[in-house]
Amino acid sequence: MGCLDEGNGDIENGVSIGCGEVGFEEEAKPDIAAIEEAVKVLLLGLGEDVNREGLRKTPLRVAKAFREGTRGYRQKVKDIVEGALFPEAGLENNRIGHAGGAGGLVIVRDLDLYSYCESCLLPFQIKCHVGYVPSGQRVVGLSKLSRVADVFAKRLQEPQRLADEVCSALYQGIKPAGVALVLQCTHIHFPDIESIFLESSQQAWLKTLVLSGSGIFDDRKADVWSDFFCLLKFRGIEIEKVHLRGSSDQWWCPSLSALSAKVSSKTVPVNPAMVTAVSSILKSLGEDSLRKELTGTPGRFVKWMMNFQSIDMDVKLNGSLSGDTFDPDREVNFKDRQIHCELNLPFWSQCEHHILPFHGVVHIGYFISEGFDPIAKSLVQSIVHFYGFKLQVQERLTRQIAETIAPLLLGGHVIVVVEASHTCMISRGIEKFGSSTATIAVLGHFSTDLAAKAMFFQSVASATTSRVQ
Ligand SMILES: Nc1nc2c(ncn2[C@@H]2O[C@H](COP(=O)(O)OP(=O)(O)OP(=O)(O)O)[C@@H](O)[C@H]2O)c(=O)[nH]1
Ligand SMILES: [Zn+2]
Repeated sequence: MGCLDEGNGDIENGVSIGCGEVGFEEEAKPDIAAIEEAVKVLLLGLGEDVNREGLRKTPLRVAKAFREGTRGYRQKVKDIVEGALFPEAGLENNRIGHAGGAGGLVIVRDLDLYSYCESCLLPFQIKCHVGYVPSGQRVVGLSKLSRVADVFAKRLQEPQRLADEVCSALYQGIKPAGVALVLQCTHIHFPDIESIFLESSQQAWLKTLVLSGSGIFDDRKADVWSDFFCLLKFRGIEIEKVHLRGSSDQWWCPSLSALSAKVSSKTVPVNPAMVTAVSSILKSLGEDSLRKELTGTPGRFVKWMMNFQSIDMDVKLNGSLSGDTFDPDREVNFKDRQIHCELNLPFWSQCEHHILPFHGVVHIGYFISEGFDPIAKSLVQSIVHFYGFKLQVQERLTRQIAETIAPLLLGGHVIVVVEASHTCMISRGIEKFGSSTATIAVLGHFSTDLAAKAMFFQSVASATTSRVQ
């Protein structure tokens, strides 16, 4: 499956809608079971204990997430649009201009969507702006524009194809004078475990913008596109200023970039059982794993996952820690205490419940006394990466960072704040776009010294407001 029949004039793309899908319909159960088995192979390949408490339900959760994230394969555009078209009189023939159901542009802006990247199987975020020019004195219910866009987003996708498929389905479904789509897409950057210790300022997100137009929007220079862009400008979206994707930017997914290919050629070969497991997941989702865009996807997904195995980093970190430990009997002079802060240290991690990335920054505060240098920032960043590159939960990550830093400090007084966006909270399930999670671990004096804590929070606040999101 995968590609759509909509483009050929048939807007029924195959199978029936599996609504809700909370308790799966009977026919989905073998597929769910097959995905669960495949996920167990992946967890074993990472060296994980599939029976440990945090992972026991992970295979089922991942199966549910994949199923939910590809529900568009089981939905029909026709069901959504049919019955949602209603008459709205346009201007009389002898009047000049366009309005109502005859030629007046309608756009719905800022629709938040999520899709799965067909190159690496990670979710990517979409801000979708969709417009159409009615004809035949009929308009469509506004929500349907979003629902149709979601049918195609909930598949394995690539930005331009997604835009073209939504555009073409709406054009055929509504039969308007024209349809236009602008998608602003954001993909998480792959951390490169080898170089991340040398280069901590890796860009966290990759962005691209794509357009698609049908009917009177076929011509990119048509005046109606300028109207569309002006209406976007009211929302602060300036198309002229964003980098429009051209044919030279073939790779929008970081897993396809030349750098990523270079790095992966140096790393250990991927485990073939894991690659086979991912291919079987694609099949269970109803995808054709031989489709040319998907041929390397299982291998790329496994490479991403292997970042979170992190065996080599153990050695690296232990080596660094042993030389730096302070004498535990010496105490901080709390009278003229000073707080040293390391703020906005980036991290990448993988949620152990859904095997989806969570990403953000860590802030660390501790006391320093005269005569003692702060811990080297590179060591603190290594500790953060060490605990990040695992199957994790944010609370544990926060505590582990605090517990590892504490023995390096006089008296072990430390405060750690982790701020993160969880893909599992945004791209699936509850879909809380823009939500973020903050966690705190406080050891030693920081739990009672409210003034010290306040000073630390003040530093975080100042650094956060200046942070570029
Ligand atoms: N405490 C904590 N929970 C997390 C973290 N990452 C993901 N979760 C949550 O783990 C929970 C797993 O819940 P389940 O009900 O077993 O799984 P689910 O059916 O996929 O849950 P929904 O996300 O509500 O759809 C969800 O509430 C997630 O939001 C984390 O770092 N810390
Ligand atoms: Zn990708």
